[in-house]
This record gives sequence, C-alpha cells and structure tokens, in this order.
Amino acid sequence: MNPVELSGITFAYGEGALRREVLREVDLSIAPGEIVLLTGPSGSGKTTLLTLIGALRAMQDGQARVLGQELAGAAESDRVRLRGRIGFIFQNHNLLGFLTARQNVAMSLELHGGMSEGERLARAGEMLAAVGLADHAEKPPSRLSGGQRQRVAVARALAGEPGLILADEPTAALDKVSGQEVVRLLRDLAKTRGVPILLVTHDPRILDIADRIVAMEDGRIVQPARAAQPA
Ligand SMILES: Nc1ncnc2c1ncn2[C@@H]1O[C@H](COP(=O)(O)OP(=O)(O)OP(=O)(O)O)[C@@H](O)[C@H]1O
Repeated sequence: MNPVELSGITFAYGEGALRREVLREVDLSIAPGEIVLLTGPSGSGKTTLLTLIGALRAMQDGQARVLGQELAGAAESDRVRLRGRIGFIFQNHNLLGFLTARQNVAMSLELHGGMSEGERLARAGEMLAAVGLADHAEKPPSRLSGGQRQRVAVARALAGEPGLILADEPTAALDKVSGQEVVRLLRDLAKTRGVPILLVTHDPRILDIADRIVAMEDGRIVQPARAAQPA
C-alpha cells in the first residue's frame, strides 16, 4: 500500500451561492521514498490539496488514505494522530522566536511522548547536527539566516521520524544556494529514511530533485506523471 492514495478528491470553499470548487476529481498516489513536486499557477489548489493530505482540514468528497489512515469521515482524534506522523515544512518556517533552535526542534517531540526532556533535547541536537547546524543549536531564530532557519524547520520536521513530509514553498524566501541546500538536505535525509515527500513549489530552481512533477491547473491535475529530467 502506498503512503498516499487519493482518488476523486473534490473540495469547495464556501456554501450556497458562495460555493467555489477548488479541487476537482484529483487522483494521486505517492510511493514510499518518492519525491513529488506539485506545481501550478497561484490559486490552482495546491495548498488546499496539501492541507487535506496532512489532515489539517476535513475532506468533503473522494477517498484518501494517508499512512494507512482513511480520511473520508475520519474522526478529529484520528486526524490529530495522523498529523503527529507527518513532518510539515512551510514557507515561513513557523519557528518560535523565544526558543533556541534546539528547543524549537525538541518541542516537536513532545507530541510523541515517552521521551524525557533531556532525551528530546539530545535528539534535537542530533537532528541539528544532521542539517549542519551543530554550532547554532543554542541560538534563537533571529540570529540565524533565512536558509539556516529553514534548515531548523527541516530538522524539526524530521525529528519525530515522520512517515511523510509535506512541504509548502519551503524555498520561496531563500536565495538560490540556500534553497538548493535545504532541498538537497531534505531529499538526502528523506531518501536515507525512505520517507516520501510532497512539495508544493513555484521554484524552477529545485525541479531537478523530483522523482515526479505533478502540475495542477484550476483544481485538476493536468500532468500526472511527467518524470523529472535527470539532474
Ligand atoms: N480558507 C479559504 N477560504 C476560501 N477560499 C480559499 C481559502 N483558501 C484558499 N481559497 C481559495 O481557493 C483557491 C485555491 O487556493 P490554494 O491556496 O489551494 O491555491 P494554491 O495553488 O496553493 O495557490 P498559491 O500558489 O498562490 O499558494 C484560491 O482561489 C483561493 O483563493
């Protein structure tokens, strides 16, 4: 069974006269360890699709199975549990400014239970070392560059050993070199752990990391299976 299996996903915002369909009959499967880039014009529904897969909002129509969890009609408690098994990375990284890099990463492990605070901090330190930030672990985000902050976000997303990574424009705010570094890191860490990645991007500079590029337009997938050009 694939970690992500979607079929016939249709989703609308608003009701009655204000109802606006933003996803139409979307089918998508992601294999273990596969890196899929989701591209398409602004407003085509990419983020909405990502938030449905991440169980951040309730489904309306269609079938979705994510990490073995059926999402259609799922209870909120099941969605919360599923979210704990997914690593999220967003454009604005969402790090807390009053915590150090290490504390930001450690905090994400609180959801997992079973670890003491000391163990969480130690694990956070290992993850920061894995993304090349061993020397920056005790700094708050304000003392890190944009690329370093995004690497903290990668460490945080991977610390809990997620079964799936969902990333929304993780390189949008970064210069070319930092953006490519973040994405390579994500790819290397994910490939060694066999974790699939679904990454929404407008950034043509990172298309070469994809196993597959999926293009959306007006709520539909228009290009289901174009292989990425070899790097
Ligand atoms: N919470 C919401 N309520 C109502 N409409 C929304 C909401 N979120 C998004 N939309 C609309 O749904 C459509 C799809 O939005 P979505 O964010 O999924 O697109 P996107 O492809 O991710 O766009 P972008 O590349 O600009 O982030 C857009 O027309 C957007 O205005």
